[in-house]
Amino acid sequence: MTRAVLSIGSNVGDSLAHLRSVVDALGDRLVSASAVYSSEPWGGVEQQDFLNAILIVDDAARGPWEWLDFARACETAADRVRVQRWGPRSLDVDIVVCDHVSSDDPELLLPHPRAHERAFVLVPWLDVDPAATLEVDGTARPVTEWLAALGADERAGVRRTDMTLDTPESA
Ligand SMILES: Nc1ncnc2c1ncn2[C@@H]1O[C@H](COP(=O)(O)O)[C@@H](O)[C@H]1O
Ligand SMILES: Nc1nc2c(c(=O)[nH]1)N=C(COP(=O)(O)OP(=O)(O)O)CN2
Repeated sequence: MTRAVLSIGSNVGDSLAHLRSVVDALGDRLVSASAVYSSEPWGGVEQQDFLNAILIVDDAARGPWEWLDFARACETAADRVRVQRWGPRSLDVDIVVCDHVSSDDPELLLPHPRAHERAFVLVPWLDVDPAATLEVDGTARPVTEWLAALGADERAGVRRTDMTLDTPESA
């Protein structure tokens, strides 16, 4: 079993459709999906708000590198163009954690080194796994604690919407 937590986000084009395209590509490898959240841009670049969600995925045949290939393929299919770090994008798929794998390869950092700083990751993650824990610099803490450590403004910038990731294919 290889279980991973994917963070998906978009603020260019039909963002909901871009997020749903990941759900369609996963098929029965999707275990659960959070609600869709609207979130203020993280990282200091002035741009439109994002739509964000978290997916729990599972596939015995895929390890972390295969999940990275999957992430890149989804981004390419959404015509993702890399212009500016932390800037606008049609689709971003990040691997937050994959089983208990640690990696310091810059091409695949696990757990994702900035996940604990991002309410747009932590809030939807708690939707699908309220008991989730996240290791940062060797210290595992509940995601609830990482979230509490963020500023109130940061948390308030992530708002649940009534959009869902359900698609005809995923029904
Ligand atoms: N955990 C990771 N998930 C996705 N991409 C990762 C991870 N660790 C390193 N990377 C590398 O980051 C860039 C892509 O960055 P984005 O702007 O988030 O698309 C790529 O080189 C990945 O190999
Ligand atoms: N609210 C919000 N802000 C964002 C979002 C996002 O999805 N939602 N993605 C970003 C892109 O970050 P990226 O994945 O390129 O950064 P990383 O390489 O540090 O993960 C930058 N800022």
